[in-house]
Amino acid sequence: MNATTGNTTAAATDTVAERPPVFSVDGLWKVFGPKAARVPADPDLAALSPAELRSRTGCTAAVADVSFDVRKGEVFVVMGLSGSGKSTLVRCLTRLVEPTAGTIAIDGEDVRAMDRSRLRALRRHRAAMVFQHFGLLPHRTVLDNVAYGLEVQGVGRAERRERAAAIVAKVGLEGLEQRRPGQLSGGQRQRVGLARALAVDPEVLLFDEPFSALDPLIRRDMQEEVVRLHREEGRTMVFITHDLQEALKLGDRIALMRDGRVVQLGTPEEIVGSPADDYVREFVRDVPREQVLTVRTAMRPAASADEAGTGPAIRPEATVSEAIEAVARAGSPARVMTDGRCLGVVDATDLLSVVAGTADPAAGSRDPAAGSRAAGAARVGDGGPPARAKPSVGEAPDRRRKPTTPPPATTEEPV
Ligand SMILES: Nc1ncnc2c1ncn2[C@@H]1O[C@H](COP(=O)(O)OP(=O)(O)OP(=O)(O)O)[C@@H](O)[C@H]1O
Repeated sequence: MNATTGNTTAAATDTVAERPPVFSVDGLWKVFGPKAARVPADPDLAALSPAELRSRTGCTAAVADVSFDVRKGEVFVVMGLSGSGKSTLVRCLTRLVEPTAGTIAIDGEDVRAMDRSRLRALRRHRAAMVFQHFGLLPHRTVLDNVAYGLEVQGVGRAERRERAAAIVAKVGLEGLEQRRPGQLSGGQRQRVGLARALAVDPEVLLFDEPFSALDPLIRRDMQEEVVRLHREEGRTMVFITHDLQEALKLGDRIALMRDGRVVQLGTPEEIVGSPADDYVREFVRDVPREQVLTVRTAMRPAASADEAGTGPAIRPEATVSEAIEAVARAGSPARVMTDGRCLGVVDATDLLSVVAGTADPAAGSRDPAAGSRAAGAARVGDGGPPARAKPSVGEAPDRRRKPTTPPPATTEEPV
């Protein structure tokens, strides 16, 4: 989870970044149409726009030269508008759609080389899919629907009912075990779908727009459920959505797709704070920056030992919005603290420059912890003072103050 939800710290995200990949995808293509394999093999065809490719070959490149890793324990969101290739990409991971070119590995094992029985095991035990349309068995009870995956695995009746009952309780469906899907609300049905995927204890959960048919309140409930499950279990998740808010809320990292290609891959903060191109910039234009960007973006060195030693303490992964509240309450700059160390300070003007979009997040933080982030991350500190806001036309003179000698260490717990 990201800083927006406050469930996992940025430090934890950095730990995730160091973990081995579960899925490794390299140069993946899925082309629909006649003689599809010639498209990735021919650089001229591979470089065509979707419209040109269609008119010249009759083919559609639903996934075009995509590479990424899904790391253990992360929520990896695949986001993009309708038709951008999200479903095709995620279905390729378990070969529900057969890729045209490229490599896919799960825990180092070549997925494209798997025979039918390895593939079946992959889909049943290792990477379970939660679908938008639930895929529930209408004549079975909730409990039996959840136990179904275990039945397919050959788990005995008593054990599967016991395990299914525990999962049903975990997703908040206690008391509804004997109902049939037709007697449930949409949100409850989606919980059954989720429980069924969880029951087989897969290494990765793949969600194909699971909540898009739900009304907004139930949808928020289900998002919270995913956040909770992830927090409690740390399970690796790949989550497809076309909803930017959902992506920002759930994703540790987001792959933003357009016309089959990944146009940017990064944390929510990187996508909102440092859009890779005009398309991404337009996509995130209306996002409230203060709820996504962290104080790392806004902080500057303390101007004096006094400034480094007083004022409210906040975590480096606190959002700008949280810092605004802390600064407003205290009436003084806040200190960005980690492990008793003051990394920098933020005052009202620093924070407002983020809200106004005049701060440059890519240039903002020199916190070394940010260095292990994904592509497009804030740059690693070089020990110098942060090059903070890019001055914009009419901006007030540079308010940066000279950094002090190392600030006094404190053992205070940041808020
Ligand atoms: N079986 C198919 N045959 C031909 N073209 C296909 C097929 N499946 C998908 N496509 C095309 O591939 C492209 C990507 O489709 P895909 O369903 O992966 O997109 P998506 O981002 O998941 O869209 P949505 O959000 O609407 O589900 C689209 O242009 C689609 O028309």
